[in-house]
Amino acid sequence: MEDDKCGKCAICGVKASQTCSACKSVQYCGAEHQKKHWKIHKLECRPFCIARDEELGRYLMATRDIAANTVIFTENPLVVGPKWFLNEKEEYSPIVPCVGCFAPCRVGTYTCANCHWPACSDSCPGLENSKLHGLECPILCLGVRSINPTDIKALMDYYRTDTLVVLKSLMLQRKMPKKWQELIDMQSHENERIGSELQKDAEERIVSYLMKNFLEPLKALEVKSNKKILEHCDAKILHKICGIIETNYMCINLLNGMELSSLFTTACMMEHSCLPNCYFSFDHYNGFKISVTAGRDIKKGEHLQIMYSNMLWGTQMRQEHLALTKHFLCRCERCRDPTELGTYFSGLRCIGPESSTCSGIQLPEDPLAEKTDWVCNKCPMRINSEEVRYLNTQMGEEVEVLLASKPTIDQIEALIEKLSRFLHRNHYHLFNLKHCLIQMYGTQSGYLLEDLSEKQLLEKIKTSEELLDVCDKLDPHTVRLSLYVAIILNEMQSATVEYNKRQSKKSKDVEKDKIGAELQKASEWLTRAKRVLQKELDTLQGSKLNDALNKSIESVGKLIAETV
Ligand SMILES: C[S@@+](CC[C@H](N)C(=O)[O-])C[C@H]1O[C@@H](n2cnc3c(N)ncnc32)[C@H](O)[C@@H]1O
Repeated sequence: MEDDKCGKCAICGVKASQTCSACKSVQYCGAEHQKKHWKIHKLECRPFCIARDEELGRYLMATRDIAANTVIFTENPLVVGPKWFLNEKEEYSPIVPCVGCFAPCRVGTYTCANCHWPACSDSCPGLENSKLHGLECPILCLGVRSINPTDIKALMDYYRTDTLVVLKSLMLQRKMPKKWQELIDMQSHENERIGSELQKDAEERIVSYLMKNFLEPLKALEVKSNKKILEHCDAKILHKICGIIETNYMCINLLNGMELSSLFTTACMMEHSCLPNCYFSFDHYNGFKISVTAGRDIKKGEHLQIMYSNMLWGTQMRQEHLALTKHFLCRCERCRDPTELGTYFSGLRCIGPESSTCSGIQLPEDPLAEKTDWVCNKCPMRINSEEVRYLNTQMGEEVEVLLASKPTIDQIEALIEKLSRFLHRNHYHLFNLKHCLIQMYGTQSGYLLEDLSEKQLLEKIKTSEELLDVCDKLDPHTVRLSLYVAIILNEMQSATVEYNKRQSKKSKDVEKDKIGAELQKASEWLTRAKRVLQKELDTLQGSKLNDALNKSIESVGKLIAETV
């Protein structure tokens, strides 16, 4: 207990002299009343408090030391709905999330009996659930009802599931006023959004659609019945909600491949860092409750941080994404360091002045400045940030198009060779390609592990080690890159095991120790892969890889027993 002269005792209301030392949010007149209050307070006594500052707004701060892997808090979503921003392919896909349970379903088959929006079956339990479809079903009933079920294009144009999370948020005001208040208190950046591309997009995609199809009919109904149904239901509030979602939403990846967008009152207060100290997962069987866990030891006074952007993008790209969607400039240790923690993750090979070549690397002079020059560490050559942006965009598109086209090993290697002329070997575009390549060597037809030459196996191990080194520098406690790291470790072990199996067949007894030590190393990589993958078991890829790791652990264990 710590002394605190302000506040009132939570039990008797008299002037308090002490504060709960764990959470600092409740006061007592003395030890007796604190003990009495514990039954209630233990449910809300958390190792952090909500703090506020001018630049960050609200944030969460540890009020005591928190050990790595401690679950810091859990919380139910304020709102959860289908993915709110679709890519081009998803926009034209006839497979949409069921409005009741979000399982994939085909438009034009089953529907909700009341509003006729697509469902996985007409008896999906989510259709009746007041926290799920029950929230928006009454208002969807105000929309048109007569679309030819065989006209898939018309059905898709009308059943815009990407707007549902906005509508669900709006409907909180009617059924859950406390939650509505929590939602409306969230950061929306509504002023910064005025006139922006984001706002134009929200207007076209969401606001005008919801106004025309549901909110204008609702207003007409209100006039007709002379009864107010929704206090706040104009375009302005819809834009504010779009800003709140854009700033705060969290993705939930379902095991069936669908993605949801969700908002959480407390979890959404965590600030961003490119070196986050927390990670989170969702309970898919319990209303998508979030668990926020310490990714490393956290000291009292540290802010609780997650990452809003992609750890495997270079600083320029992360900064642009954060500025555009979240309206701030990240100043974390990685963003301030031109080498990005010694990885050279954005490094460009210097082409040198016209008459000579240079082996230097170009990095941003001031990585926090939008328009910084990129300077060579060996010669006076410099290029401006626009040129770098252009180069990275062109190369990024080339990588993306190739990877989306089910490429062959030869095609990936050709692109790696081409881009390596311009980029540092750890550059994020090359990282992406190499991460795919190590998984293809050993699994593609004609390149199964047993087909690979020893040289290819050693090359796979070396590339994997380089990728792991980058991951360990960018994310020293594997808070965010668990899946990538587990994949790399698995590839390293499979190539190492195959290589050493071959050595064992041809080696004399003297080499047995060396082979045994290599297999032991492979076993340790598998153990690490299993450990880091714990954070990803709620994802499809994570659970599949976990099964593969279990099999490998067993077979490598047997091999070690046979070898020693
Ligand atoms: C998800 S919200 C976090 C909660 C928010 N601070 C609030 O008051 O509700 C994201 C917003 O918080 C602020 N923010 C988060 N991390 C930040 C950081 N590292 N630096 C500056 N601002 C940050 C930005 O305004 C950002 O758009």
